[in-house]
Amino acid sequence: MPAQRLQTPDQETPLIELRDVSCGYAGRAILQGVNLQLRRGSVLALIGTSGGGKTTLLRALSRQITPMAGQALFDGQDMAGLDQAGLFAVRRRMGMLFQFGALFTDLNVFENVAFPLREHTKLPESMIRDLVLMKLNAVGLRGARDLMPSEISGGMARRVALARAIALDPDLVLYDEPFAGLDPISLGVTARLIRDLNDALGLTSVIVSHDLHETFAIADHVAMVANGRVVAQGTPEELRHSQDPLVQQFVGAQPDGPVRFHQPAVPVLEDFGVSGRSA
Ligand SMILES: Nc1ncnc2c1ncn2[C@@H]1O[C@H](COP(=O)(O)OP(=O)(O)OP(=O)(O)O)[C@@H](O)[C@H]1O
Repeated sequence: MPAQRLQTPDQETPLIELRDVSCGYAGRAILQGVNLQLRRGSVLALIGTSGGGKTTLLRALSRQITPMAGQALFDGQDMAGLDQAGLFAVRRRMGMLFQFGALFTDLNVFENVAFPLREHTKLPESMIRDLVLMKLNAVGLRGARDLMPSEISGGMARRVALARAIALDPDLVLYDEPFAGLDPISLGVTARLIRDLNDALGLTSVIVSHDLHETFAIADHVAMVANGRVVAQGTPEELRHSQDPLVQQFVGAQPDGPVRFHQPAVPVLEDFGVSGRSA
């Protein structure tokens, strides 16, 4: 019998790849023709105008919604072909931190982080304890294990949510607005932590955020979503120097540009009943 060769993951294969993906809800496409590759070990930031489709793209990446056209691949495998068990297995490799990273208010910090381990594994209590304390240590909160969510600050709560998102040692972590509502110091700490955890634990991360300064500081790659498409992608530096007027307006935080400040309307003089001639 020929010797079996061990299958090693191909590090060159992107962890996630979208090929010409269109996606949306109830038959209505929100995004079209999206091509995106997510390199292992990298941090991708999704930026763009409100309602432009960043969260929708995050859902397509994690197969919470199925593409209407094109392919979404995880580890080289088209997720459309996965049965229930296959999808479950893929999801277990993804950690998620959604807006505000809400904690269970009736569970203490330790139990919040232990929750996914208890839900998804049958590990003995001693191992759950070690894993939870390791994750809490990684976010600097091993000493806060017995506190209730009402007893910790917003920034600490976000770090607990982060520890919970990585409790199952995922390959990919998805963050939807991880900085929302944080003061500038906690925001900086959380951003740095996301990058450090990514590198120390060999994760791959996707961050949806409006905080361009912090996001650009920690991302390897940025994709800007607007008008139903990924209109630009590249390194933070490339986006900063983009000549695209839409990217310039967004990254430069200019109030007017291709995205108009005013909704289209009849001329202002007409609305106020002024004819333009002196009375
Ligand atoms: N579950 C849903 N069902 C139907 N339409 C949805 C759903 N979720 C989002 N949408 C629509 O999809 C569009 C894109 O929304 P999405 O939340 O992806 O944008 P976003 O860029 O993340 O916005 P924001 O920055 O404001 O969070 C919006 O028009 C929204 O109304």
